[in-house]
Amino acid sequence: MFLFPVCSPFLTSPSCLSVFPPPEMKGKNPWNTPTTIIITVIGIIAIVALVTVAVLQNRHLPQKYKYGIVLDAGSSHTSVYIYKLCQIYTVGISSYASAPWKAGESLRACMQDVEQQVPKKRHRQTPLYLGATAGMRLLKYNSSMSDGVLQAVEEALQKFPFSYQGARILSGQEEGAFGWVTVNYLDDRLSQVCGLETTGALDLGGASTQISFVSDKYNGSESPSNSVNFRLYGNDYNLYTHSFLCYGKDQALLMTQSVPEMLNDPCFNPGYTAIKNYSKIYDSPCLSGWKPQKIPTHFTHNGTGNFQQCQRIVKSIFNFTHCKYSQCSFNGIFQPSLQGQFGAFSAYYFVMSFLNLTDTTMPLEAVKAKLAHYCSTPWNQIKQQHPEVNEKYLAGYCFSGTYILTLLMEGYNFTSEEYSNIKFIKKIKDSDAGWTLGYMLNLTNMIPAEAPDSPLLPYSGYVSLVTIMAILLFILFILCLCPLWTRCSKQPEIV
Ligand SMILES: O=P(O)(O)OP(=O)(O)OP(=O)(O)OC[C@H]1O[C@@H](n2cnc3c(O)ncnc32)[C@H](O)[C@@H]1O
Repeated sequence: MFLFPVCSPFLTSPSCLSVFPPPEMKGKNPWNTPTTIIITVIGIIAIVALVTVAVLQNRHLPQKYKYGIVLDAGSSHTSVYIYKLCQIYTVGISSYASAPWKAGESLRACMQDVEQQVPKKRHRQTPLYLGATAGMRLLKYNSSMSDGVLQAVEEALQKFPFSYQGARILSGQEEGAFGWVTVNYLDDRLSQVCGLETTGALDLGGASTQISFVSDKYNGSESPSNSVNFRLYGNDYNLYTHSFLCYGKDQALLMTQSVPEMLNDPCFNPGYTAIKNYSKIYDSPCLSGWKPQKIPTHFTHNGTGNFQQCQRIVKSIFNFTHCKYSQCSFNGIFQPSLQGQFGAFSAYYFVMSFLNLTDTTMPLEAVKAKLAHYCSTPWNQIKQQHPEVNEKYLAGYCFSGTYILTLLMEGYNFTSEEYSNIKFIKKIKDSDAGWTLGYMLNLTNMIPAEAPDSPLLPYSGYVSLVTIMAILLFILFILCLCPLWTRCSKQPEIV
């Protein structure tokens, strides 16, 4: 009669029995029995499998799209964004209204470049969008012209090997809202469980300007046309947004120049002089109805460089006289009280960074004094100091700086204290601030409405836990075999 050793509860009795060596096996190593070897191998495979699953299961899945292309067809130029940034300048597509086929042509060279930059094997899965902004919105006043340009652009883009998703004119509201999404997405403000306070977005283009922010005092009931609702990562946002068509810096400049006596222009440096075409000014839909009966074909534009006078003229293009709401910004447009921090990008940044005025902790009076000094600097001196800067931009910085300060302080009602809540930004984490990224994130559903089920543990914690469990399992397994091995290696008692 044999005395059987007590079996570990982790082993079921049949397998337990089978690992006990018969008495004649006395002196033999029990690890060498086929059953023991099989169980050991299975145990090791199970542990390896457990750890492998842990490593693979909880890893972030690769994104569906590796690349996405958005063409920002603005009033002043077109930019191509390949996810982050690849910018190639052409003229704004709206300037091809009289020869639409040229609009398609204008994109060809830059799109060929894009083709080189996106790996070939990714071409077919790469979505391609074209969004046109204020230049085309203005052209829409004559809809057949804007349709012709869009059609030409579509035909050109469809010839490329990407997944073409369409060309359309964004509404001002979309431009503002997607700019806000971009800024807050790049700043990681949307994916936070409790919803961090968001940053407002200020965008200054060539033909329009947008202001977008969340205000506790605005729920969309007053002036619903300024309200955009988002549900992002499980948080609800009620965004106030407004786009002022014609208040981009190029169109605003035309509006100040429409006044005939503006031939001597305080918004341009003293000594600046140029012969300009009046029709170029009055061709703009922003000045339709302003055209005097009799105007000369050309005028001589002389700079006189006086900031205070320039400020007065700039202010005259804003209408502050009527407001049917509880409060307005300008031109009778509702605006709730400003709230939180603001990111100001596009021309806000180009201009303020050139003027060395991006530091908003500088007292506003000091900012104005610096700008006044710039405006009064003779044109020749300005050109000498900045030979590398495009003259078209260089000549406009006095006007643009004055326009920016007037728009912010008088138009949007930023107080001197609130001015320091504005940050002039070009990029956030290497991506350009602007509407394009927000537009693509929205169209590719890359920002979920609901917060993804968050894992209980971070990835590294999860892997460590599974590894520890595997090791414990292995130790238990050994412990289970140990008594068996010890007893089996003893001489069995014969009763
Ligand atoms: O949104 P819309 O109004 O259609 O305009 P856009 O898309 O063409 O506008 P951008 O943000 O590209 O540019 C804004 C303005 O800044 C101007 N701009 C670009 N680079 C600049 C620079 O280095 N210095 C000064 N101005 C610049 C440009 O001519 C426009 O008038």
